[in-house]
Amino acid sequence: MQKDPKIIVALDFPSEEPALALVDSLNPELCRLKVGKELFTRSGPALVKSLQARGFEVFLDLKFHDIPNTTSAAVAAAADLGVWMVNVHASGGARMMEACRTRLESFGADRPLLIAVTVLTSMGDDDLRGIGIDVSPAEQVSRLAALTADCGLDGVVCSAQEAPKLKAEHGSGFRLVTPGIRPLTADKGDQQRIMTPADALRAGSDYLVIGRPVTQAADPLAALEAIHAEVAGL
Ligand SMILES: O=C(O)c1cc(=O)[nH]c(=O)n1[C@@H]1O[C@H](COP(=O)(O)O)[C@@H](O)[C@H]1O
Repeated sequence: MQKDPKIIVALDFPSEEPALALVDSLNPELCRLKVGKELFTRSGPALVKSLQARGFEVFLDLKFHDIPNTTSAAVAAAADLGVWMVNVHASGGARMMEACRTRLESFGADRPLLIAVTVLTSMGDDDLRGIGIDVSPAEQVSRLAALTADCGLDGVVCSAQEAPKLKAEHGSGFRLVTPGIRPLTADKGDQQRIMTPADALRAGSDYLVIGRPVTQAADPLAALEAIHAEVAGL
């Protein structure tokens, strides 16, 4: 396997059958896979094991957000599954994030990367105002990223638009995982804060989360290879 593929394909499928049909057309040297709420709720740990058995590393994207005791137990369950990355919502607060980080220490060097979601890439100014947050998405992302870094987590999920500022503030070791990636020819869909794959990496993204531009493509492997070629060498 290539040491550190930058592309994470989001397996947003309703069940195991179409997910595995797509996965069997992909190449683990070019990407990792993200399992989110819909697929995990249907197919659970067995599906994660099937993906790992096919040579793919898995980002378990369940965006945990609960009291510290519950959330830290959930990330430990993810670590038991042997996933590469797991995430929580930064808005769960410092005590929650610290409890998760501490709990994962017992898994040693093989522990999953622990990443916090800042402001969802589907949200803009109006959405934030609607939940009582009167600063821009970029300001709220900075604030939550600083809290995440203070808690010793490995990085954040953010939009690539915020990446230059966060890299400057937190350095290269703080991973930036960026959804809302759209090749120039792809539909924006429900995403608001978007960027092309190459621009996102130039902006400082470490990992590109890409769903529909690959999974809904007529030829998913060709779409993945085209994105891989676009970002090769960046
Ligand atoms: O945590 C995530 O992965 C995530 C955070 C975020 O702010 N925005 C976001 O789109 N995502 C996920 O990234 C994927 C994006 O998929 P596409 O919009 O189809 O490329 C989906 O699986 C989302 O759940």
